[in-house]
Parts: sequence; C-alpha cells; structure tokens
Amino acid sequence: MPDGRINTLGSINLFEHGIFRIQASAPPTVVANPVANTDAVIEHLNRSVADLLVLPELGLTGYTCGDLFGSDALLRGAVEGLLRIARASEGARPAVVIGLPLVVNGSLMNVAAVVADGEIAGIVPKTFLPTYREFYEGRHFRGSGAADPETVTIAGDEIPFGTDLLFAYGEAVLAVEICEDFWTPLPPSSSAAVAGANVLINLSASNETIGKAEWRRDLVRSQSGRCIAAYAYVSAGPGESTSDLVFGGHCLIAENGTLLGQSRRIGDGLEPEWVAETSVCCDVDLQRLAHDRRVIGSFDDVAEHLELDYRRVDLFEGASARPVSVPLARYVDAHPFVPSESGELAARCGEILALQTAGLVKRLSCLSKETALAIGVSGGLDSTLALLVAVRACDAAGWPRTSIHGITMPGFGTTAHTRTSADRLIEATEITGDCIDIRQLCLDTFRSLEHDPLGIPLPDDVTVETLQSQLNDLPDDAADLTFENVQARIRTMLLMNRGFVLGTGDMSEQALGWSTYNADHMSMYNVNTSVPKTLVRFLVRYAADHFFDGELTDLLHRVADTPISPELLPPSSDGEIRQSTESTLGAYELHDFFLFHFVRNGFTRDKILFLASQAAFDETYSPATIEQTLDTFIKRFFHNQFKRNCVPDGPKVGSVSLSPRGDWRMPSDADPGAF
Ligand SMILES: Nc1ncnc2c1ncn2[C@@H]1O[C@H](COP(=O)(O)OP(=O)(O)OC[C@H]2O[C@@H]([n+]3cccc(C(=O)O)c3)[C@H](O)[C@@H]2O)[C@@H](O)[C@H]1O
Ligand SMILES: Nc1ncnc2c1ncn2[C@@H]1O[C@H](COP(=O)(O)OP(=O)(O)OP(=O)(O)O)[C@@H](O)[C@H]1O
Ligand SMILES: NC(=O)CC[C@H](N)C(=O)O
Repeated sequence: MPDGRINTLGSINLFEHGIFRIQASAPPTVVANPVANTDAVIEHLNRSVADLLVLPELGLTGYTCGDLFGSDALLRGAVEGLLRIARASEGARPAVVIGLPLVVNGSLMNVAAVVADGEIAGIVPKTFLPTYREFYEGRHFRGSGAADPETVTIAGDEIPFGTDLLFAYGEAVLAVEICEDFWTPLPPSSSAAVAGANVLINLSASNETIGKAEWRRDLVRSQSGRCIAAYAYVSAGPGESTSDLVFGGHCLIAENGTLLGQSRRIGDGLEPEWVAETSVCCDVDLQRLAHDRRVIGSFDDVAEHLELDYRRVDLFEGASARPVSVPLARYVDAHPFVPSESGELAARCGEILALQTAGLVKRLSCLSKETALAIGVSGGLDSTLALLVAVRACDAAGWPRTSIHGITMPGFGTTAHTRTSADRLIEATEITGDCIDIRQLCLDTFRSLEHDPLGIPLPDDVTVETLQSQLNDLPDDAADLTFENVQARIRTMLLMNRGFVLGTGDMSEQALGWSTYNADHMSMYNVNTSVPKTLVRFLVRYAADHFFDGELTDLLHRVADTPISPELLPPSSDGEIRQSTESTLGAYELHDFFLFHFVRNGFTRDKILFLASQAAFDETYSPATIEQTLDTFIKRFFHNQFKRNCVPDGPKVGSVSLSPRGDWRMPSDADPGAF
C-alpha cells in the first residue's frame, strides 16, 4: 500500500461492490505437533476479519516432519486438528484453507482442506510432488491420480475429494493448488480459472534461497495476470525445521498481474527473532476481474481446448449478505494514470514519450522531407508536449528542426503569460516560428456571420482594439460558444493550409468532448491522443529534465506550472486567465479517475462513487461535488462520441485508449440514462 494510506469505511457491505477479503498467514509452526499448530490456526481464525484465511502447506504438522509422516500418531493428530478447526469455524467469518497429510485409499497424500462454518467442505490433493534437489516428497506421499476417490470419509462424514473441486462463496469461486503445482509448466490453477475460479489459492512450503523470492513473486503476479484472477500464496514460516532448509513465511496476494500486498519474510532483512508469524491481508476486486474476463475473449476460447469437468461446492449459503465495518484493505489510487512513486513515474513518462516519438517518426517516413509540420503553439501544456515530441522525432528521423512550423496565433483570450511562453518555446527549440494575430480574421468572420460576439454589436467603426477593450470589461461569467468556436476554427484553418498538422488534444479532452469539432479536434496525426490530462505536465517536466537543458528546461518547468485553460474568452482586466477549464467542467483529477474506472474496468456509477469515497485526491471535494462531476463526465462522455468517431491517427500508449478504430467503439447516439 503506497504511502501507508488506508481509507476508513463506515459499515458497508463490501460484497456488494465485489470486494473479497483474503488473509494469507503463516502462523508459528511447531514441527510434528498438530495440537500446537491447530491452536495457532484457531487463534488466527478467531481474530480474522477476512472472508478467506489461507494457511501453509502441511501446516497442521509442519512440512519438514520427514519420516515422521509414517507415524500413526502424527497422522491422527492432523485429522483431529482438522476436525477441531472445523468446529471452531462454526459462525466464524472466514473460510479456512489449511494443509495436512491425509491417508486416502491407504496412501498418504499431501492435501489442502477447505473448512467453512463448521464443515469440512472439501479436500484437494497436491498434483505434482517435488522429488529433486532438497525436496523428496515422493518418499512419503503419493500425487493425485486418475484412481482417486470422489469423496473421503472423515469422522463418518463423506467429504468431496479431488483436484476437480471449486468452492463457491458469493461472487468468489475458489480453487486450490499446493506449492510445486504452480512451479510447473501447467499449473492446475490455469484450467480451474478457465472453469470459472477467480480466487486461486496456493498452500506452500517454499524454502528461501538467493533470488527465489523474486522468482516466487513473479510467478504469483504472472499466474494472477494470465488467469485474470486473484492469487493468494502462503509459504511455511521459520518455525519449520532448519535441519537443512530455512523457510521465510512469504505470503503474497496478487490480482490480475498486480501484486496487492506481500508479507515480510526471512531473507528480506527481517530478523528471525522478530518473526512470530507473517501475514498479509488484501481486498481483491472480483468485479474488475469479471470485467476483464468478459472483455478478453481469448480467455473463454481456451475452454474449447480443455476438458473442464469440475464439481462445485457451495460455502456459506447466503454469504452475500455479510457486511463488514472495517478499513478497506486495498489502496484506491486517486491518480490512476500518475504513479505516486517517483521512479515509476519517471519510467512511465520515459516510455510514453518514446511511444509518442516512435509513432511520429514512422509517420514522417511516409512524408517528403520538404513537408512543413504545422503546430499551433499556445504556450499551454498540450501543445508544448506535442512540440517536444515533434522536436524529438525530427532529431531521431534526421529532419531539420526548422521543418516544424510553430505558429502562435494570439486571439481575444490570449494572456501575456502563455504568449511569452509560446514565443520563447519556439525560439529555444530552434524551430521555424511565426505569429499570426487572428483577431482581425475573427472580427471579419463575426461580421460575415452577423454574429455579435458576447452580445457586443459590431458597427463599422468597431476595430480589433475597441472590441478587445470592450471584451476585457465583460463580467466573469460571460459566455458565447460561437465566439470561442470561430477562434478555434480560424486557427485550424491557418494550420491546415500551412502543412502537415500535428494534433495536440489529449485523451481526457476527447473523453469529455472538450474541443471544437473540426477545429482543434482535427489534425493529420495526434501524438497526444491517448495521453490523459493529469499526466501531461509530468511528461513535460520529464522531457525538460532528461532531453533538454539550459533556458529551455526552465521554460518547460514554467509551462508545466500553467493552469489548464483554452483561453478563448478574454483575460480579466489584470491580464490573468479568466476561463479555467476546470471551473467549467470540474476537476481533471476527478475526470481522469472516472475515465479510468469507467473505460478500463467497466464499473457502475455506484462503484465509481464508492471508490472515489476511498481515494485521497489532491483537493478536498464534497460527496455532492464528486457526484455532480461524475454526472458531467457520464453525460459528456456519451454526448461526445460523435467527435471521437472521427479522430486522427495517433499512438496508443496505455491500456486506456479511446481510438474509434481500436479500443473504444460506441454508438454516437447511445443514451447515458442507465449509466
Ligand atoms: N492512456 C494511458 N496513458 C497513461 N497511462 C495509462 C493509460 N492507460 C492506462 N494507463 C496506466 O497504465 C497502468 C497500467 O494499466 P492497467 O489497465 O492496470 O494495465 P494492466 O492490466 O496492468 O496491463 C498492463 C499492460 O499489459 C497489457 N496486458 C495485460 C494483460 C494481458 C494482456 C494481453 O494482451 O493478454 C496485455 C495491457 O494491455 C497493458 O498495456 C495504470 O496505472 C494505468 O492507469
Ligand atoms: N494562441 C494560440 N496560438 C497558437 N495555437 C493555439 C493558440 N491557442 C490554441 N492553440 C492551438 O489549439 C489547441 C487547442 O487549444 P486549447 O487552448 O483549446 O486547448 P489546450 O488543450 O489547453 O491546449 P494547450 O494546452 O496547448 O493550450 C492548442 O493545443 C494549440 O495547438
Ligand atoms: N513444497 C513444495 O512443493 C516446494 C517446491 C517449490 N518448487 C519451491 O521450491 O518452493
């Protein structure tokens, strides 16, 4: 959990939001003492607030009992321990999965027992026994095989038995495998996932050696991603025998390729005397998994290539009605597009800039070297980013930077601040610069259209200067769409007649339709097309620090600090930006949050509001503001698909993209009412 934030909840039924809480724990082990190990499990069970408690492989006896596994006393003790845990689980919150040795049809097997609400719900045997190097399980155990019974009898009860068991618990479908199973090329959890399991469980006893923790972490992450599932892994702890090996108690929980949490472990600097037990508890989001499984069609296609003959066992009838009143054990990132960790942010910015640049370099290869690359340089963030990408692309493609024609086009709303930035940017990047004051063209257009801009009549004696001074005296809330659109369209007309136009509009603007149709909405290639607004200033800062130096670096930092505004309405009388985009639309940090969860995860309005209530935004927003801004997002997102349906080519840089040719095909006339 980055920066240690845990958001507190009132009494909320997390199940309703698809949240399923998993605790993976390695309690202290007493080798060959099932009574002590059972006591430790029951103690964990009693204080767990999770829906699922996962404990280590052979945890009731210890993994390292060696030839003591031949002893009746040990084996009976393990079964008695299991029955005691089943009794203790009656009325308790979590389902428990614990490992033990069990005699099945006269052979000893290494199994996991699933226990819930007073019952042993099922027993899953280990499929692949490691018998190499430090492992010699083949000496004591038999692996699961075709002749296994469908049930085993424990204390007179017939318990479902087999590797074909799935355990249904609310929206969660659990499947269990045991340690070595997932270190093989074909882990049983893969086919269980295709058969419907979304919570994959691994009971393990995995000793620590140099580099193994990283390998283990990679496997857990990648198996969760490959299976579009949650993966909960727990390894035996340092209480295991150290005759030959040391066990670190590594517990990990991953979801769809992302590690949600991991425990400390011996070997990461944790001293043995500090280790009573290791544990990690995370909330996984089953709705997010369900969305990805629906979207990624190849997931279901695999089913055609497998024999999926699984049996389902129901745990906790009526589990979906179990509310909890505890902190959410899951970090909700307020800025899903902007990593909070500085190294990760830098890596992401570097990667995105490389993709944008490579996209444009390829496009340049189709053009004559005499082509002018026209870009409207406003001094704002988006056009600066596009300009920097163009400069990098020309440098990479061997085009002179003078091929880039950076044109400033001051209008009625342009402030001195952005204008100065624009002029200095053009100079410092050594591109071809030009400045066209668009105000006379706009005035002529208003007259041709017989349009009074912001209600100001235009008799023949009105000049650009007199109009500008009247505009400057307008109240702050003055609005006129035609006045804004005319300026944007004239700028685009001037650019289009100049050469190959580089687009500047970003993905968040496209989501909200915050552009003038067939004006800044259009270009020949848009390098910013899938860059979210909240990331733009970080990309500019990264480029400033890594690719440029001297005055340009300082200047780029100045641009990165500029407020976001289209500058189409006149500045206030003191020359400051009057029209802040965010005061009209709502904060971009909220819109980018909504965009991520709406498009990437397909979440409902309620789920997005719930997640927003858990996120630590930079600004403080009331619940009413968040709700209103979400309504604005949804309404604008639907109403502006017609603009997205004809956007220029441009590179996809992340999993969220709105290209109508690739990622997001939606009717332009869909109704937002149900969303
Ligand atoms: N447009 C954008 N601009 C900047 N950042 C963007 C972004 N879209 C997502 N991001 C960010 O990127 C990060 C990772 O996004 P997230 O949605 O969690 O991505 P995730 O599901 O973790 O996948 C990471 C990458 O691997 C790819 N993948 C994953 C799994 C399976 C397959 C497959 O082909 O089978 C491919 C996936 O397409 C994506 O490009 C997040 O922080 C997200 O906010
Ligand atoms: N004064 C200007 N001079 C030149 N081009 C401009 C000017 N104002 C706007 N543009 C062009 O129109 C695009 C869209 O402008 P707008 O101000 O609506 O949006 P923006 O997304 O805030 O862009 P930016 O961050 O580049 O200002 C800009 O990126 C730029 O290419
Ligand atoms: N208990 C096991 O199955 C251990 C084998 C596994 N490959 C490991 O080293 O962690």
